[in-house]
Amino acid sequence: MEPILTARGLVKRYGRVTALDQADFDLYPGEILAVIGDNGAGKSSLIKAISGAIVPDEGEIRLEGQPVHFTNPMQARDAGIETVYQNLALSPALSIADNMFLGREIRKQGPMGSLFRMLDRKKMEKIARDKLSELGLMTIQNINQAVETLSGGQRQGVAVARAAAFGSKVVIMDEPTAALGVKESRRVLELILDVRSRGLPIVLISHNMPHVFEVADRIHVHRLGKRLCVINPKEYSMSDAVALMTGAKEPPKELVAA
Ligand SMILES: Nc1ncnc2c1ncn2[C@@H]1O[C@H](COP(=O)(O)OP(=O)(O)OP(=O)(O)O)[C@@H](O)[C@H]1O
Repeated sequence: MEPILTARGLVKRYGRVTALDQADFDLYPGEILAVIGDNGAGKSSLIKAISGAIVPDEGEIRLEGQPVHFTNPMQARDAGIETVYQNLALSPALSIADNMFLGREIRKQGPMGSLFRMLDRKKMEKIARDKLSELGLMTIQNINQAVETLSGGQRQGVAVARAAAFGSKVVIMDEPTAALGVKESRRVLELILDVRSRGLPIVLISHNMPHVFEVADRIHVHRLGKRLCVINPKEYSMSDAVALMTGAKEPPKELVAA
């Protein structure tokens, strides 16, 4: 099976700091790939490079085998890569439906839309409702409810539903459970599994080892700006993973990607 998204030799420098130092990355169709690493290891920089938020100084990114050169997040979104950022990037005062379509509003057909830029609210609300119910999020009663009235977990649900609705190829989630309570985290983990069951591969960046070990198919361990190794969570323990991440333990040779 060919990877859907790959990166080879990514380098990103910030002055004298090398955030990415020849980093490689592979995501396979239909999998949940967790990316773990110590603070400052370069996880966010890696994710930003593949989601168009930063432009790497060197290296190559391929989506479905074709080289891509994203210079902003919209280009990555247009190519089918959706990212749920840690800070969510939802607009609290706007409704659920408006948030789902933020930056890609549907206009009315004909001159009302093209000339007067009128939004097709009915259509957007219907799609938003359908997407939320597909993911079992219909406990949210009113699609016109402002996002600020939702709980943290429900907000995360809206962000995940948005990514799943529009991410046609890859969904990236940066610490989706970091700010959530136990019950809400559980719901978001279920959502992640739902998204995978719909065939979309997911990149999950998380410091939460129990969450990572619960849902990941493979774990990419990032250290000192590069991929150290990829481990199978069924063959390694959480303490092994932490030891690899922090440098307390070196990976077996066969695990170090060529
Ligand atoms: N915009 C920036 N300007 C300067 N240095 C930066 C910038 N972004 C990241 N860095 C540095 O690059 C290195 C890697 O940072 P990055 O945020 O990618 O790591 P991380 O693994 O995501 O860390 P954390 O788990 O703490 O979020 C760090 O030393 C960080 O200080």
